[in-house]
Amino acid sequence: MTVHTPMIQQYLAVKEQAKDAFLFFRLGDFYEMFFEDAIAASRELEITLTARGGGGDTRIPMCGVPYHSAEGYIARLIEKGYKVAICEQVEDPAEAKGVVRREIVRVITPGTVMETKSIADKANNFIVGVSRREGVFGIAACDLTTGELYVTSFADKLELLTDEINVYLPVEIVGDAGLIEQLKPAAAGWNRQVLFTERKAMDEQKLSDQFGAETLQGLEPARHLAISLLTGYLEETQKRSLGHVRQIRTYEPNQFMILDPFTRRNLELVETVQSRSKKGSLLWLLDRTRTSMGARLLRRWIDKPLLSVKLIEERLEAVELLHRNLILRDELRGELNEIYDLERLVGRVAFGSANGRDLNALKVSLLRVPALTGLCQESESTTLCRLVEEIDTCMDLAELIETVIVDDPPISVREGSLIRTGYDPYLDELREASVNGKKWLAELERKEREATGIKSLKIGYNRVFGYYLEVSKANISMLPEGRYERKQTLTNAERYVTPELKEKERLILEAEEKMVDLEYAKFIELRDHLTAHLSRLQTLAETIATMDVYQSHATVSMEQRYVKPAVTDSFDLVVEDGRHPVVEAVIDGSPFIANGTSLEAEGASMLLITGPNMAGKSTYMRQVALIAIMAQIGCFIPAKRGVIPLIDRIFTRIGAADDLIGGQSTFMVEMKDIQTMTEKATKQSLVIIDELGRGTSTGEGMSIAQAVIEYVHHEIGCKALVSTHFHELAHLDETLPMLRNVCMAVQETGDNVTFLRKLVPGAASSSYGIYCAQLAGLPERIISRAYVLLASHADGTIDPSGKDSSPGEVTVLEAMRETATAYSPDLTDSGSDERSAESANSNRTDLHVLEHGFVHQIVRDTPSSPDDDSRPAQENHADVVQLSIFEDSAAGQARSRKASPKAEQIAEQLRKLDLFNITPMQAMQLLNDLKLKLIQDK
Ligand SMILES: Nc1ncnc2c1ncn2[C@@H]1O[C@H](COP(=O)(O)OP(=O)(O)OP(=O)(O)O)[C@@H](O)[C@H]1O
Repeated sequence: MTVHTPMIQQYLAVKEQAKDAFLFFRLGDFYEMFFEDAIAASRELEITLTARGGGGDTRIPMCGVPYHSAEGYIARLIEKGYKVAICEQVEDPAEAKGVVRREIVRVITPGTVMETKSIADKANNFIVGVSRREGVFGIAACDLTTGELYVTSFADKLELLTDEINVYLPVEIVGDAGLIEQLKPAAAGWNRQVLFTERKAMDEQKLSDQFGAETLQGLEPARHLAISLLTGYLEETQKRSLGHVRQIRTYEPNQFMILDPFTRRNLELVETVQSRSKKGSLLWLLDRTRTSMGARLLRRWIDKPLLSVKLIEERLEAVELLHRNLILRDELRGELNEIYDLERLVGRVAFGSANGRDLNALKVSLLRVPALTGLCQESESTTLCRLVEEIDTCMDLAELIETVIVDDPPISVREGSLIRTGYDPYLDELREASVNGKKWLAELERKEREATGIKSLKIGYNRVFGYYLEVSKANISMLPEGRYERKQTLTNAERYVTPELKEKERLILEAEEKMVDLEYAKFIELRDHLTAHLSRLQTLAETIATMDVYQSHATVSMEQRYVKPAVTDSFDLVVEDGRHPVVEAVIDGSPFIANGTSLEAEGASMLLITGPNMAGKSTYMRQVALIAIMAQIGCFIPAKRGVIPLIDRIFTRIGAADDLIGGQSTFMVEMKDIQTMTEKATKQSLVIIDELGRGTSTGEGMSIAQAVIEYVHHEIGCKALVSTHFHELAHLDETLPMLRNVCMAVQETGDNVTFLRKLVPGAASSSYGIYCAQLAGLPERIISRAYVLLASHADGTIDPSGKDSSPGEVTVLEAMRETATAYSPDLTDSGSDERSAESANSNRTDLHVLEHGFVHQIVRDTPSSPDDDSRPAQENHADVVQLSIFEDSAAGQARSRKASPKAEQIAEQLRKLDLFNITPMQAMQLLNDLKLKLIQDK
C-alpha cells in the first residue's frame, strides 16, 4: 500500500467528504487539485497538468489556480455543471504542529452560487428540493442569492411536479434517491443542464431552528420534507447560517393559471424557442422595471398569472392610475432608478460577504423609500395606498449605516478607512495617535534636515524595515557619528533609523494595527446588527418590487398603446382588434394587422382556422393566449377593447418546440400533448392546436383531427383555437354548433399571392404551400417539379410509388375506371398508368380538378383502336364527359346521406392528394354521376 506524505493524507481525508466536487485545496497562494480532480480540471479549465511526489512510487497528478483569481475558474466549472469544494487552512501556520489543519469551508454548486460572476444579472438562480410523501409530491424552490423560498405540493402525479419544476428552471435539484431516479428521464427533455443530488432530510431540530417550529407545524408533510431536503443540502454545502432564508412562501397550485413547459416555450413567455434568449420574449417586451427585484417579480407574475378577478383588478387599478398619471409615473421611476438590488444585498449580508460599499448601496436605496412611499400615498390609487399602508421603511437601518460607514469606503473590509470619525471614541483616539504620529514624523524630518544640513534627507516607510531616514550617498559624510543606525543600502542612498524614530514607529504602527482591527470589528458589529433585521428588509424589497412592476406595466401599456381589459368570472372572451404584442413590436416596415376574437358560450367557443402557410394563423392563436395571460398578470392588453374571462389553463400544441431531444417523434409528442389536454382541460381552459393531425398519413391525421375537435367540442366545451391544413374539416361547422370556420384571407393577383393577415369568416381553399416554398427560395427545379406533380395529382395521374398509396387500397383512378368500365364495355383498362406521349392509343379515365377544390370533369379517353391495349393516354383523343360541378349545396345534401365503404375509400384517396375538398358522400355522388353519364352516353 502506498504511504503518502502527511499533506497528501490530509488531502485524501478531506476529499472523502467531497467526492462529487472538485476539491480546491489551499496551499499558500494557490488552490491545488490532485489525482483525478487535477486531470479533469486541467482539461476543463485548460490549465497545465503537472505532478509531484507524494510519498509513493508514482508521482501524483496536480494542477492549481492562484488564490486571487480563483473566482473566475470556479465560475467556469460551475457553469459547466460541476461542484467545487473550497478547502482552506483553518489555523495559523505559525502555530501549527505538523501539517496545518484544513477544512472544507463551502461547497459551491450551480444552485448555490452567490458570486455575481456566475449568475445572470438580475435573474433568479433557483435550486429545487423535491419530495414525495403520503401520495403527494412536494416542491421547495430557493434562490440563495435573494433568500426567496417558495413551497407547494400536488396530488400524486409526476407530470404536475415536472411542470412546476419547470416554472423555476432550476439548475440543480435535490431530493431523495427514488424520486431523483424518476425525474432524471423527464429531465432529458428539458433541453438544459440540471444537476441532480440525492439527499436525506435535515435534522428536525436544525430545521425548526431555521424556520421556527410553529411555521413548520402547519406544513403538509410533502412540503415539510421538500424544505427539509433542500435546506439540509444548503446547510451542508454552505456551512454557515442562512439568515436570509427564513420565510417560507407557500402557495396552492390552483391559485394560478397552469402553464405547462411546452406552452411556456411555445408562447415564448420568458425566452424564445429558437435562441432561448430573453430578447424576443413577452418578458423582454414587458420589462420596463427599474430595479432588479422588480424584474424578477415581473418574471414571477408572467410565470404565474392570477386566477382571481379581485386580485387582478387590484393590480389593474394601480396600473391604470399610473398609466394615466405621467408625472407620478416618471417620479416613481426616478426614485426606483436609484434603488439597488436589495434582495441580493440582503443575501450578501446574511452570507457575510457584504462590504462597506454594499452597506452604502443598501443605505442609498433605503433613503429613497420615504419619497416612494409618499408618491404612493398621494396617488389616488387604492392599491398603491394599501401597498404602503403599513410599510416599514427601515430608516433606522439606513441611519445606522450612515453613522457608521464613511461615504466612500474601500472594497476591502480588513484594511481600515471605512468607519466614520465620531462613531467610536477609542477608534478616534487611535486615529488621532496615528495622525499625530505622522505629524511628528514630518516635524522630525524638518529637524533632522536642519541639524544635518542635508536638504534631501527624507523619512520613508516600507513593510520590511518600517520607518527610516534616507540620505543620498553623496551626503553621507555630512551625518554625525553614532546616532544613526544603518538599516538598508540602496544604489544611491543609505537608510537609517534612530532610537527616537523606532520608539515612535512602534506607537504609530500599533495604533494603525489596532485601528484596522477595530474598524473591522465595528463593521462586523454593524453587519451582524443588520443580519437580525433581514426579514424587514426583505419585506420592504418585495413592496418596492411590486411598485416597480406596476409602473412597468403602466409604462409599457402607454408606449405600446395597450388598453385596460375587463376581467370577468364568466365564459366569454371578446377582443376587439387584438394584436400579438411581440410580433407587433418587432416587425418593421409593414404594420401589424389587428384581428378580433369572440369565443362565447352562446356563439362559437371554437374556431377552426384554415388558410395558407405564412398567412398568420400561429401568430393569431398565440396572440389570443398572450392577451389572456397579460390580462391575468394585471397588465393592459394589445387591443382596442377586451373582455377576458379567467382562464385556468392554456394548452398549446404548436409545432416549433418539438421534443426531439427527449427522444420522441414529433407525432408522438403531439399525441401526448393532446392526451394531456383531454385529461386536464376544463371548461375554463383555452386550447390552442396548430396544424392538428400533421405528422402522419393524411387520412389518419385528418381523422384524428376531427375526432379531437369533436372531443373538445362535446366533452370539454372550452374555448379552443384549432388551425389545420385539412380544408376538408370545414364541414364540421354543420355538425358542431359551437364551431366556426374562419380563415386568413389572401389575395391572388396573377402569379402573386398577398397575405392580408386578416381573419375572415369561412374556410380557406388552398394552402399555397408551393408558393411559400418559392418564397423561401427553394431551387427553381424543385418548385417547377412540385407544380408539375401538383398538376398531375390534380389530373389524377398519381405516381403509384407515391407515399400515400398502400397495398390493398383502391385508388381513385381505379375506382373511376372500374365504374366507367362497368357501364362502358369498350373501355378496357389494363390497369397500368404508364404513358407514352408518342402513343395515340389510350383508354383512360381521369379526374380534373378545379383549383378551388371541386371535381370538375372526368375525362374518358377512347382507344384509337379497340384491339390495341397498349393504351397510353392522349388528351387530344379524349372523349370528354362533363360531370356536374359539385356546389356547396349539393355537397351538403350529399353529406346527409350515408356513404358506401368504397366511397369512403375514394374520398380518402382524394383527400390524400390534398387537392380538393371531397367528402365520402361527394365521392359517391361523383360515381353515381359518372354512371349516369356513361349510361346516357350509351
Ligand atoms: N396580423 C399580422 N400582421 C402583420 N404580420 C403578421 C401578422 N400575423 C403574422 N404576421 C407575419 O407573418 C409571419 C407568418 O405568420 P405565422 O407563422 O403566424 O403564419 P402561419 O399561418 O402560422 O404559417 P404556417 O402555417 O406556415 O405555420 C409572422 O412571422 C409575422 O411576421
